[in-house]
Amino acid sequence: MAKIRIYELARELGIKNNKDLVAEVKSLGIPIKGVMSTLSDDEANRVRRRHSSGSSGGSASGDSGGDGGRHPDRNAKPKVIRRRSQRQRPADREREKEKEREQEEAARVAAQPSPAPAVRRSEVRRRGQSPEASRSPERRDGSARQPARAPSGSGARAGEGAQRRAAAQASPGGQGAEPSGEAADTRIAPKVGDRIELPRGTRRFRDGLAAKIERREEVEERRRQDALEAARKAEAEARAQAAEAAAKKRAAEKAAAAVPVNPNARNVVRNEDGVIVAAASRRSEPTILGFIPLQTPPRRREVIITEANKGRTEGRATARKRREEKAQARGRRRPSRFRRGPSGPKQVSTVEMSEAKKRIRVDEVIQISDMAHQMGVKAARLIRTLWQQGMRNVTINSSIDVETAEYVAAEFGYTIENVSFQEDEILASYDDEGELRAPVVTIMGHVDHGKTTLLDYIRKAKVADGEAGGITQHIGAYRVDTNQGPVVFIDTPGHEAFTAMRSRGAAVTDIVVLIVAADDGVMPTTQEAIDHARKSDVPIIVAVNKIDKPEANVGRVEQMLMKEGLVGEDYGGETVISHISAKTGEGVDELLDLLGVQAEVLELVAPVKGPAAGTVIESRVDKGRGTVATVLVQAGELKKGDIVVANEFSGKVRNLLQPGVKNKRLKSATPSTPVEVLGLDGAPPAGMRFHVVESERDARQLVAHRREKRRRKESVLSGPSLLERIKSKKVPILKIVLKADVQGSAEALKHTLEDLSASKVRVEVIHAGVGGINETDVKLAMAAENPLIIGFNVKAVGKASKLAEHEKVPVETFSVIYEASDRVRERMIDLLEPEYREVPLGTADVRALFPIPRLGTVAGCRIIKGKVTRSSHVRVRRAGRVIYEGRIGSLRVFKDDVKEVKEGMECGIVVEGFSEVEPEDQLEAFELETIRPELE
Ligand SMILES: Nc1nc2c(ncn2[C@@H]2O[C@H](COP(=O)(O)OP(=O)(O)OP(=O)(O)O)[C@@H](O)[C@H]2O)c(=O)[nH]1
Repeated sequence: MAKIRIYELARELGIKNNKDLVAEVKSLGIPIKGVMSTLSDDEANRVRRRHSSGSSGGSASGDSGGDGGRHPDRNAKPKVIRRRSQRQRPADREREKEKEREQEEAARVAAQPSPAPAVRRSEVRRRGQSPEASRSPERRDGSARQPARAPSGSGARAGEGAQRRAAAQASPGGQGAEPSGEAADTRIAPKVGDRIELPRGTRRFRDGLAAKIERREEVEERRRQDALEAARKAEAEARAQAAEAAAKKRAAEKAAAAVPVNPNARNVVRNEDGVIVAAASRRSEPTILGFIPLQTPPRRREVIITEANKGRTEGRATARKRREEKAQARGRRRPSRFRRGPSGPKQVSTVEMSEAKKRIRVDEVIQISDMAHQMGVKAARLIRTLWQQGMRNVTINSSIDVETAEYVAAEFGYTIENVSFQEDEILASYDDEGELRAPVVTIMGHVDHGKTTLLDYIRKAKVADGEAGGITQHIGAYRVDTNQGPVVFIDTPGHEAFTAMRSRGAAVTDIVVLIVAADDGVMPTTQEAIDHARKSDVPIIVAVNKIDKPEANVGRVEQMLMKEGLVGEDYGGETVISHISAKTGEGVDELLDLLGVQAEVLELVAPVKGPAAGTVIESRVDKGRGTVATVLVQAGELKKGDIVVANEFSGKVRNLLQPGVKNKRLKSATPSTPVEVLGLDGAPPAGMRFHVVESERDARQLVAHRREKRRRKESVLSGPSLLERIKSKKVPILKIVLKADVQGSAEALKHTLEDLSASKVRVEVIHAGVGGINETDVKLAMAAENPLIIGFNVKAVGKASKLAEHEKVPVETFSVIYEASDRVRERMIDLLEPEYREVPLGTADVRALFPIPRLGTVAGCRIIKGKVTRSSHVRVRRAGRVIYEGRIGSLRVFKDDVKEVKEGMECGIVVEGFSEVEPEDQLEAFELETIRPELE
């Protein structure tokens, strides 16, 4: 394409001032910078046409003569207005060019001798019209139109057919009617049924490009009307300025005439109603391949098949919708990029969850992960909450119990619903009211203050009452009659059993008898007993014992009691203090009467009807009779044949026996009655509650639930943290398997032994049971690192002894608790690392050095203090500072090896592994003595 510069064009057009042409070119929207800018052929032609049309009006800028025209003041020096050249966008330039072309077209049409009105393509395609009638005006005026572009493929063939038809229909005499420049642009509008190709980008129907074109047509129509109106006005107003007005009028008429020509005629396809059914961009030439008649909707009677959608009768949106529906039907949600919301953070609902939904059901325990899931929070947050409470060993898989879960849930605004098995549904409930019952008394006090003697006295005097041989060696509880009514004594090892029961929540005791020896006074265990009683909120009756002894000092004891807050009535206080002699029985009856009175004051009542419930005082396995559980009935009536559940054991009551009286069977037992129960399938620990249930099925259910609960609790994290456990592994642990004759003793001894745990060694009773030491016990102990089997009032049975001997598992038996605890303490010390103590022997001064082959450097020394032995340890000190510590390698006097050199003598000493000894060094000899380590 040839290009021409502005100044060349100015010369061609005869414009003297190149800048005038620059301004004129710019006014046409052609982006140029100056006179050296180049114009394309097309642009140059536009300028030429513009210039020639301007010249016809007699106002060309190149016209040197004449005053009027466009530049009436052309001789005046133009005012220089510098503006930043606005950079036109290509689209704008394209529009401008198009507009220019339209105007040129309008001008050309206006210049035709007999201008025909523009015929819309829709008119051409109107149904029922003959091809001749639908032919375009160009056809009538003889212009033979050719498709601008050759279609390809089938479309090309179709296009050729259309061309041939168009050529056949073209008038032979029509040629040359149009300017040669337009010849290449000749085309014929397709009719219905014609196959033309719509290139890619062609849009259909009213929306999109078609709608734009229609809107543009409307705007242009309005503009045309406005221009005509302006022209009329201008004509009326500017009659006086005839020349200028005439020019304006012509220009306006030209512009008005230029608008109605449908510039987009070749870009749109209309149906017979004149509605645009397809459109292509201005640069595209639509080629319709065919039409498909549609039933509905009426406005869209045809679908144009183009290359782009050939073979399809649905739009992209419809196809997408159909695909999505299919995907949904298959259960998969196909994500639609078209339906996505605006980009940015996801919309989160902030609707508060209802309180009813903020409840988590927990069956005994719940896993952290499960709880977090139900609460909709990250497990890490729950773990952090637990860590803050010191539970450092919690992980996502850990389980926590209901209480812990309640705490955690509360932190997040949730509540816990305990949905675990409720024992209350099986166990009977009792009224608070009932009939008066006997008080239950526990005797507590310091060692050797006379507890056993008092109980023995009461038992012999009141229970056995002549039934010789009928008294068992050890009875858990017994009932005595006093002048004030019956009193039940719990005969156990004092406060240990009391503590054990209280720790299990068993409030068995109504009154505590605190026994204090009159010749000894208040001792540490006495104080401990007072604390226990106070914590249990149980009234205390003090029995000052051993008043028969000459050294008894009751007044001193009472003063000591006052310091503990127990002020006797004689001193204005409220504490009942009795003076007794358990040995002689003096004052014991009065004590019993006082207990009766105290019970009256307490108004102790219990329900006597309904299934029985109470507390296990102790249990043992009896040869021939099986498990014997001494229980205290506290509510209801216990009968033979009842189904009893105690802890994880159950059974049908085979027999009820009166404690302390051999084979004395009872038919039933009412509240505050101690009774031995036969029939349980295991020995329940002391302090456990027992209940009578309706059926064996209930019993099984209850026991199963309790066992499961225990197992779960064992798996639930509690107690010391993992770190503490790791640390504790460094401390040796003495692991004890404990067997006793009765459950109470086993419990008491277990607590006593475990209390011996010290910082250096710990004691752990890994099993405490009732009965002889059997093979199972030995095997259990064998698994431990530092085992010890203790039998309390029991011996090894069967092959247990041989097995223990073979496996080197120590077995020790005792009948006194403190002997057992002393022995265990020794065993604990045995586990400690040995300790050493330094014993100084003497000091030697180094006087000279003698290098001797085979021996190395021998230090010639003089013993200045004590002695030095061959087996001594030695410390080398130089100028007061220790520089080496080792052993003596050689000790000689002259050439003889000696065992010992005493003070004042001279000798040769070789320090083992050290040859840097120097004169004036001091050698300190000492021995290491092994000492037994201490627990604390
Ligand atoms: N003279 C005299 N001696 C008594 C009296 N009561 C107990 N004793 C003696 O005190 C010693 C200890 O009595 P226990 O009944 O075994 O004392 P305890 O409190 O049961 O001792 P532990 O069971 O070890 O706690 C025995 O030798 C009794 O004979 C008493 O009233 N007068």
